[in-house]
Order: sequence, then C-alpha cells, then structure tokens
Amino acid sequence: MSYTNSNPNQLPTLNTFKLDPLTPFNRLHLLLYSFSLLLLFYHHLTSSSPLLLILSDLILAFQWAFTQAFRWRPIRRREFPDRIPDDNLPSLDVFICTADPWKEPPMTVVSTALSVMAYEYPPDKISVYVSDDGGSDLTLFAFMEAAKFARYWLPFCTENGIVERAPEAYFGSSSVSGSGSDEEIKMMYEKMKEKVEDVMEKGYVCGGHLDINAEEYDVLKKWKSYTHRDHPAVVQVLLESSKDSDIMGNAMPSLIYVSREKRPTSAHHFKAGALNALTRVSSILSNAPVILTLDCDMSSYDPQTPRRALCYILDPAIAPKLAYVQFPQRFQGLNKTDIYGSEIKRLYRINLRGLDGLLGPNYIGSGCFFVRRALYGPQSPGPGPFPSDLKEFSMTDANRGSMRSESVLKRAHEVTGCNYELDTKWGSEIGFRYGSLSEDLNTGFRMQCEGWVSIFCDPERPAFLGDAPKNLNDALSQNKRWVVGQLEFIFSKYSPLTFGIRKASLLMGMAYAWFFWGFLSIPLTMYTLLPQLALIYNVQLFPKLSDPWFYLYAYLFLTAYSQDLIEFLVHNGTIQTWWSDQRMWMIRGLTSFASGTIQFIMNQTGISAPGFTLTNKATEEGQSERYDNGVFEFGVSSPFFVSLGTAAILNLSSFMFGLLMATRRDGFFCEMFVPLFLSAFGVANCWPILEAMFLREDGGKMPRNVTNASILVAGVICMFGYFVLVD
Ligand SMILES: O=c1ccn([C@@H]2O[C@H](COP(=O)(O)OP(=O)(O)O[C@H]3O[C@H](CO)[C@@H](O)[C@H](O)[C@H]3O)[C@@H](O)[C@H]2O)c(=O)[nH]1
Ligand SMILES: [Mn+2]
Repeated sequence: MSYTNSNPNQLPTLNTFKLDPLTPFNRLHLLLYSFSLLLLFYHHLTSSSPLLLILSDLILAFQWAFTQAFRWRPIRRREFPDRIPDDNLPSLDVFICTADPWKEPPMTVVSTALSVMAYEYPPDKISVYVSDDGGSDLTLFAFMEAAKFARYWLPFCTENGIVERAPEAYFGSSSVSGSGSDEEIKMMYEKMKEKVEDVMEKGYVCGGHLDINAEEYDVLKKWKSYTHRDHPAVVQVLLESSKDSDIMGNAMPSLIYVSREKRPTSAHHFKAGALNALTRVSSILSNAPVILTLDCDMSSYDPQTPRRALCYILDPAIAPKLAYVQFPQRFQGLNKTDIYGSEIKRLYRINLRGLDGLLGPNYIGSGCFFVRRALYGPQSPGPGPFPSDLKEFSMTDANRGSMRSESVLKRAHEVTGCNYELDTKWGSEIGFRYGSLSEDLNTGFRMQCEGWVSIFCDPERPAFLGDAPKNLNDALSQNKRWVVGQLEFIFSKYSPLTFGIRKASLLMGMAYAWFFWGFLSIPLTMYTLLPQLALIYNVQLFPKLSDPWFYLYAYLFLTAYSQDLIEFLVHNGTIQTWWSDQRMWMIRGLTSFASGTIQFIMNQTGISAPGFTLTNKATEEGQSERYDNGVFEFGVSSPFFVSLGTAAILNLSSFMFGLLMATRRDGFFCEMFVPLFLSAFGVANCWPILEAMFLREDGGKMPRNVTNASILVAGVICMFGYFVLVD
C-alpha cells in the first residue's frame, strides 16, 4: 500500500496518508446489508409484527446507517516529527481544566501540568494555564509547590532522556533506574506529595509549618472568604518564562493558575466557559498561535507530541483550513479484559479515523491542538478575522510587558470576570461553544460547518494517557452526562441532520447524528424484554428455524457483529475486550442511555436544570483490587443496577423455561429458536450481574435491596407481558 503525499511543495514531506485496505469490503457489505434491511422491513410490514419491535429495528437501522459515514473513507496517517526544523517554532499555550480537588486530586493535575512543561520543545515557547473551576486553595497550593519542583524536574528529564514525563507515572513505573539522581528527585517528589496530601487532609492551607513565603501566604489567605461558587477571578502567574529559570539556569515554561470569577447568579457554562476564559487570559499573557487542550487527568506520554502536531499545522497544503489536530484519548491502568469498555475504542479511535478521510475527526475534549485563529470565527484566507468582540486584543505584543505587571494582570482579571461575555459572541460564534454538556462535540462540529477541517493523529506510542472510570456506577454516570449533552446537541438549532448536512456534508451530518445514543435505549430495552416474554408465553414473534426468513435474521445479526469484531481486532483489540465493549453497549442501553434521555426531557421541560457531574478520578479502597482482577463493582444501591438486575433475572428465567420446554415439547426448539438464542445471549452478557446477585460475598456484590427490587420488577414485567402479548 503506497502512501500519498499531501504536500505538493518542495518542503520536506511532513506527513502522508493511505486509504484503509478494508474499504472495498466495507462498501460491498454496505450494499448487501442495506438490501437486507429493506427485506426486513418488508417482512415486518407483511407479517404484522408488534409496533414496538418495528420501532426498535428502525432505530437500530438508523444507527447502522449513520455508522456508514465512519466506514466510507477511513484513512491512516503517518507523520515525520524529526523533519520539523528547530528554529522558528510557534509558541504553544496549554490549557488544563480541573473542577474539584476531591474528585480530581491536585497531584493528578500537577502531574499533567509537569508532563507538558517538560515537552521536548523550547521552554520559553510553552505557557501552561490551569483553569480551576473548583476555586480551591488546595489546588493552587499544589501548583505553588509544583512550580518549585519543576525547577528540578525539567532538567532531570532532559538530562536523563526520560520519555514518560509525568512524575506520578514515572515514579510509579518500573523504568526508574534507582541511580543516585533518581533517588534524590524521587524523594523530592514524595515530599511535595506528602505536603499536598497533608493539606488535603486538613481541608485548608495554613501557614505554620508549611514553608511558603509571605507573598504566597497572602494569596492563599484570601480564600478564607471564597467558596467555589462565589468568588472573584484569581489569576496567579507562578512561573514566567522570561524571569524564572531552572536549577541549571535554563529558561522555564510559564505556569499560570486561573480561577475565573464565579457568582451564583450567573451562568458559567461548565468546561466550555472555563476554556473560553483561558483563551482570553492567554491571548493577553502569551497569545500563542497554537493551543493544546487537556483534561486534568490526561498527561503526556511522549515529549515529541507538539512536533507531531506541527507536521500538520505547518504543512502549507493543510494549514489554511486547519482548525485542530486531535489525538485519541487513551487510558492507563485498564484491566486486561477492560470490563467497563472504558477504552471506548469506537468513539475515541475507530470513528475518528473514519472521519479523518472526510472533513476530519470530531473534537473529543482532550489531547487536541487548536490553531488559535480557528477559535475566533469562520474559515477565511489571511491571518483570521478579529471581530469587535475580541476586545482583549487591544493589548498588542509590543505593549504587553511582563506577565506580572499590574496593567497586564488587571486586564487578565477583567477577561475572566463573570460579566465579560455578556453581549459578546463568545460561546455562540467564537471560542468553545455553549448549549451542550458535550461541548467538545458541539465545538468541533460548528467549526467544521464554518469551513474548517481537522486532522486525526494516532501515533503508535500514545501521545497522552488518561484515567478512565474504575467502577460501574461512575462509568454509567459519565455516560449519562454524555447522552444528555449529545441530545442537547442533536436537538439544537444546529442539528447535524439539518444544519450539518447543509453546511458540512451529508456524510458529516450522518456521522454527528450517530450520537443519538439516548434513543438506543428503546431497542436495547425491547430486546431484553420482548423475546424473553414471547418465549415464556409461547408467542411467535420471530421466524421459525425452518422458515427462510430466519436466514435473514441470522445474516443481519452475524454480519453486524462480525464487522464490529473485525474492526475491533484491526485496532489492536482482543476478543475479550470486544466482548466487554459490546456488553457495555447493552448495559448502557438499559441504564445511562435511558436515564440520560429522561434527564434531557426533564431539562428541556424545565423540571430540572442541566448539571455537569464530574467523573471521579479518585479510587476507593478495595475497589482497585477488584477492578484489577476483572471483577464487576456494584456495591452501591444505584437505580441503574435495578434495571440491570431485572434484565438478568428475566433473561435467566426465560432461558431456563425455554430449555425445559424444548426438552418437553416437540417442535418448540425449532419454533422458538430465535428468542431462545437471544435469552442465552442475554444470560451470557448478564453473567457478572447474576454472579454479583447470587454468588458473591465481597464488598462489591449487588446490595440485597437491589436484588430484591429487581426480582419484584421482573415479576411485575412478566405479569404485564401476559396482558400485552397474550391477552
Ligand atoms: O464545570 C466544569 C466541568 C468540568 N470541567 C473539566 O472538564 C474535564 C472533563 O470532565 P470529566 O469529569 O473528566 O468528564 P469526562 O466525561 O471524563 O470527559 C469527557 O467528556 C467531556 C464532555 O462531556 C469532555 O470535555 C472531556 O474532554 C472528555 O474526556 C475535566 O478536566 C474537568 O475538570 C471544568 O473545567 N469545568
Ligand atoms: Mn475525564
């Protein structure tokens, strides 16, 4: 397979791409499968199937159809970071978001910041901005300490050619050599960690035995009257490149702590609001043309990454229309079979590669290098539009002066105030877009509709590694928020199916419409109930084994699953991780997809207001051992678990009942093969749930009351089923 050069100029080739070799097979499959789906609906209409079953198949068919956008023209890229010249590198602003010191331990955030400060990139060209929506002196304290530690850590990384530059990951891995300098820096790190953890335990920072200087103490003191919902803007320059140097005398990156103003009465737009505040502060302090956005738990795993992104940003054939270069989200510490499907391979890698052959990947919130001017409005030739809303640009490079100067800091506080955005286009036409909890989906989509394109960069060595939820309830709560955000996005006036198809393209519109995950709760629930009840009450919903229509069902099921499996394997998955992934899809269908949809409806009708439930990044005792052993974590009485328990009991009952009947009644097996198979498939998927309900005794087993409630609900559904199906 030959690589195509996308750079027609004489410059060295910085990147190449090739078409995915599976594409012709995908397209052939598309043809056959579409035809089969038409046959299926013909069959439904002529055999008077129940309406719920037809609706379910219709939703699944739409999901399948939208997936074709990702399979139409997937490509694979390669880049050559070594060919990026060392001189004239553009400067880089890094945005790191955190929002709660208890759910996002400050040491995690610090580790993320240090890992990018230590990039193999001219340090005076890097500025790291930390947005603290938690408005916490604990986080600020941790960063004051980090600024001091960085003076040792950065030269240590360079001198020893360390690749893993997040201290937490480095000291935790086996690559630590145990040499003298290693021990020394490790001790220093441990000391800092102890201090921060000590302060965390107390819950506040007090002078006393902490060796913070008077100036730092003054800053921290102010927090006494602040709450995370009600406080003025805080912008604290912890390191300034032109002023501060490391212990070897080298320049250091700038490090700036920002906690935008919060008032209970004004909307703050969650993460998108935080990123917009950083966009403005940074435009005043450093104004780098390239911006990297990172979640607080996504640390660098490869110090060459900025150069890799530059292979596209500096490519004259791509640059004029390029809005962002997205790296995949990849995770550390997942267990071997990835029981909670936390890798979300389809969302974070497979689909992005698919879109890369069209207008480019959607923005996934972290690990993304933006071209600053793309955040300021529609694509147009030249250096980019400067609408009147960009008041902060009145400060030009020449009169910018020191980051710590009074006038600069005054301006920085102004642009992070609550009222700054009133009557401006921030969040509607410029910056990160508001209106959806999935600000990432929304922002990338709107940029692509404005004429910008994006690039997916997926090097073999992960550019970033992050944390994924390590217990089921956390994973489902995260997913629920996504579903709410997706529906807000799909039902906005910028819906992918109307606005998107018009402004971007048919395939891009379809790709973004694929995110109607909430609706999948209907077919996924129906397929855990209807066939099972049909089996129990002996109602013929599906063709018999001897009926030719049976082959259509078998074909649709088997090929869809095989294609999914093949894609998973091609993207370095295993059969076990694939099995976990498809199981999580069904689990989500019964829980987060459904409750996210209900939440969305309640938000829209004004019964409740949208809220951003942070994903927990701290693990509780006992949990991580079970997680590492691949054991499901239930433990808490979550309503999610009642629906899972109910599904498990229903499937087990119908399967056993079906088996019994098959041995007793002639022809039952042949007549009822499809529902019997689906029940067996259900039981196989529900096995960890059944185990947690009836066989386990550890702290992560299903709480008794959840099991009882599930049995009750399953009983009620059975009775109901009688009236619906038989009566
Ligand atoms: O009011 C808020 C809420 C969240 N965050 C930050 O947003 C990031 C993502 O939050 P998290 O709880 O980790 O959500 P996840 O579901 O794990 O994040 C995924 O989904 C989000 C959209 O829902 C994207 O923004 C993220 O990049 C993507 O990783 C974190 O760094 C938070 O600190 C804020 O800064 N302010
Ligand atoms: Mn996260």
